[in-house]
Amino acid sequence: MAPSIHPFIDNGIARGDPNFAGGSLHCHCPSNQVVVALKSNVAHNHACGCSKCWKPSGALFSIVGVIPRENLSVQANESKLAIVDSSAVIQRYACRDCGVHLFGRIEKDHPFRGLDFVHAELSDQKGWQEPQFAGFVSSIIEQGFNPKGMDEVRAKFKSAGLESYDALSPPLMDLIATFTAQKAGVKFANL
Ligand SMILES: N[C@@H](CCC(=O)N[C@@H](CSCO)C(=O)NCC(=O)O)C(=O)O
Ligand SMILES: [Zn+2]
Ligand SMILES: [Zn+2]
Repeated sequence: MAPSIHPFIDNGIARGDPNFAGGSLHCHCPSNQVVVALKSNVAHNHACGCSKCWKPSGALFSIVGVIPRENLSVQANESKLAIVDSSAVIQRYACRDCGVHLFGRIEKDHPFRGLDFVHAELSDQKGWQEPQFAGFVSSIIEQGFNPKGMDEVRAKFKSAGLESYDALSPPLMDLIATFTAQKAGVKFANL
């Protein structure tokens, strides 16, 4: 059987609603769920194959997007949240009981500081931005995926209309590189 990329990609991607104004996320606990409110849609939503992003069970990829941190607030059971790896750039807050990551936050000086990473599939609402690309695709090999299956994985993304990259998309990589250059004192004309 073909590997599951992610349930939201395996059977065709549902388009989001450009006018969607946000909703709430909840963890997978049967009761006392952690609830997070998002006051806008997500942006730069993407499939991520890295080892750190939360994936639903059986999926090879996570789907993760960003939202301004001021648009995110924890509404219930915040005391169940704990940082998965405090040494990571993105501090991922997971539910201690079910393991789902409710949001990831960057505190250090970084081009994406101010944006929180979230999984819109934790919402019951429809309209969230659909995935725009697949990132960190080769990283699934680091987690044990047979490298011989990579052509099939990339072909699945292609047939779903998504480009595959082994880091983030070129515009996001350009943003990171611009930030790094500016930190080193480079001045760009007309930016
Ligand atoms: N091969 C590594 C890659 C991990 C990685 O760099 N992940 C990216 C993407 S996460 C969402 O797009 C990243 O920015 N990580 C920063 C962090 O996780 O703190 C692996 O698979 O582990
Ligand atoms: Zn939970
Ligand atoms: Zn990731």
